[in-house]
Amino acid sequence: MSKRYGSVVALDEISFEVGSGELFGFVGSNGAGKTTTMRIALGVLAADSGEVRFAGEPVTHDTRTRIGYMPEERGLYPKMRVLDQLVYLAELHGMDNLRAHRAAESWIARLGLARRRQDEVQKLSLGNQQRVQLAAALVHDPAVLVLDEPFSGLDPIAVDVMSDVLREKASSGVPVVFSSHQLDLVERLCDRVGIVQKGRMVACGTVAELTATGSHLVVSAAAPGWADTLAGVRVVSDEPGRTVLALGSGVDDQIVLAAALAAGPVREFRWQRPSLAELFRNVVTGSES
Ligand SMILES: Nc1ncnc2c1ncn2[C@@H]1O[C@H](COP(=O)(O)OP(=O)(O)OP(=O)(O)O)[C@@H](O)[C@H]1O
Repeated sequence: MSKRYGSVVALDEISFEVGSGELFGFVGSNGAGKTTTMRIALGVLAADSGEVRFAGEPVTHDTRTRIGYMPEERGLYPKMRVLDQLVYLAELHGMDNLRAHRAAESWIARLGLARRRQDEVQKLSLGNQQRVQLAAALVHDPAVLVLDEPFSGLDPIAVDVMSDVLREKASSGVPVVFSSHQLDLVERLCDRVGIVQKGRMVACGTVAELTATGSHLVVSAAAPGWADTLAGVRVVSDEPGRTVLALGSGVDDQIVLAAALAAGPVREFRWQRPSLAELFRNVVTGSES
């Protein structure tokens, strides 16, 4: 899909897929285009070109009612009570009153809101409002979940509750897409990750796939400088007793090990993958240059 706001290119032929039962982390710098993508998926905004498909078919009004959405700007009625609000939203999505009540009560219990069910939403703490917002996205038993920064502002317990619910929904076969700036969390939670930069998908895959290249060799060995003259090897950092190396393609790590042993005893020799946060910095900096 592509989308402009006047002269601002928000999406530049972005394309990605999320499979059934997949938890997909959508990450990118501020202004990269995540919210715009999600709004288009929900039909709140129209793309200039391209389309969103669900199960191979272009998304229609009917299929949109089967998406559970947590908008970035949140979307609750501040003066409505928690239970009434969830029942109302479930009914809007086509549930009868009895089913709507059951679903609302069940999510209220599951998300730890039982003592707040008769409170007006505006009287809840921000974190609890967010739990209600999650309940609102889930109450109609959606076939797809699209959540814009669901973890922002949550305390660690609420983060665990949110993570468990998202994992549970994914394992029941629902495709789950969420955006987040908390990359450690995305790394822990997601089956696949997409990194968007300036409206383009610049990297997409499992965390293992994305971090496979860019791995470093960590060697705890004797004298500093022992690796300086090795062919095809770049010294990333060299602290006393711990050297981090980047190996060029085709360089045999056993030759590096032999060189380290020749310089003295080796206590540690291992490959270390970059974290998602490191990868993100590399990808984003790389795509800017
Ligand atoms: N209504 C709008 N009018 C004009 N420009 C907009 C509008 N909404 C978004 N943009 C611009 O489109 C680009 C993409 O914004 P978008 O909100 O999709 O990014 P994002 O990845 O969700 O950012 P963040 O992480 O900060 O929420 C940005 O340059 C933004 O300034």
